[in-house]
Amino acid sequence: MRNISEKQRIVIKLGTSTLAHKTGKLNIRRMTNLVRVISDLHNSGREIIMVSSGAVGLGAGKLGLPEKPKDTKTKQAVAAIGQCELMHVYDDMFAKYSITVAQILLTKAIINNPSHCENFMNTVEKLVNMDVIPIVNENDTIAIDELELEIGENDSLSALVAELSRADLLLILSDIDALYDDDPRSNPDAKPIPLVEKITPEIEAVAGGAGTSLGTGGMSTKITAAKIATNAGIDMIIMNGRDPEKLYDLFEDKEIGTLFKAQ
Ligand SMILES: Nc1ncnc2c1ncn2[C@@H]1O[C@H](COP(=O)(O)OP(=O)(O)O)[C@@H](O)[C@H]1O
Ligand SMILES: N[C@@H](CCC(=O)OP(=O)(O)O)C(=O)O
Repeated sequence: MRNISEKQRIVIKLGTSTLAHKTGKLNIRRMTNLVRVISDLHNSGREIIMVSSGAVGLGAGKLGLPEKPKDTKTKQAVAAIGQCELMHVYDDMFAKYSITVAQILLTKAIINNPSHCENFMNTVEKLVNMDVIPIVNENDTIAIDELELEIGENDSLSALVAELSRADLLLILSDIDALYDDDPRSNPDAKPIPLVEKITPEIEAVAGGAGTSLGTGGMSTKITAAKIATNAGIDMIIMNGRDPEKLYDLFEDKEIGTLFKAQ
């Protein structure tokens, strides 16, 4: 029996493929449903911290670009446009439920600098105590393609945020139901793995790259995230963000997605 119902402070990570269509434009139905269910979880007394991707994807969608840009300067500019759009959407959608959101943009250098990192932790704590939902992303305009600054993908970032904010659970919403024993896009016989007690080399070996041109890290960065979270004593779930109602099932301890057990 799972004990997800007991989790109080939850970091929820949303990937680009969950919040946008392949065009890069907002998936309005999905986002409307997600914000409604997350608002309900928040109203039930849980502390929610979000890590949201989407700056580059939504920026590209807003500009009508056929795909995410590849060159650094365009990516940085597009991220600046998309981040603004992303927060506008969240601010607007959560306002319907009288919930205030706040934006925090991080880089690797901020996390690695003890005093900057403490500022981040204090701000998250204060916002959560104010009943506000912090929404974190990487500061792509500053960090993209900068070795010293860039984490590069939000799966690991969400695990670091979970660790720094002392979360009880990291919930990664993806475009796939679970970790499978092979990439289900290339192997239709792949089977879901409901529980990972320990991240072994065999588990690492089954995780492949991104499934769509919108996604960044694929399953391998989710395994990296799982290592960070579980080593910090935090359970992690990977589940599909396609059907937000399933979040209710998850918090009723039903077996949804893959649970990586805290070590
Ligand atoms: N073993 C695996 N189990 C599940 N998905 C896998 C696996 N290996 C690779 N993948 C791919 O990882 C993708 C999810 O990651 P990604 O494309 O980055 O999406 P998101 O941005 O929504 O997290 C899946 O759609 C799938 O194609
Ligand atoms: N920080 C980037 C997203 C990076 C990332 O990991 O993307 P995704 O695989 O969609 O979660 C952005 O906001 O576009």
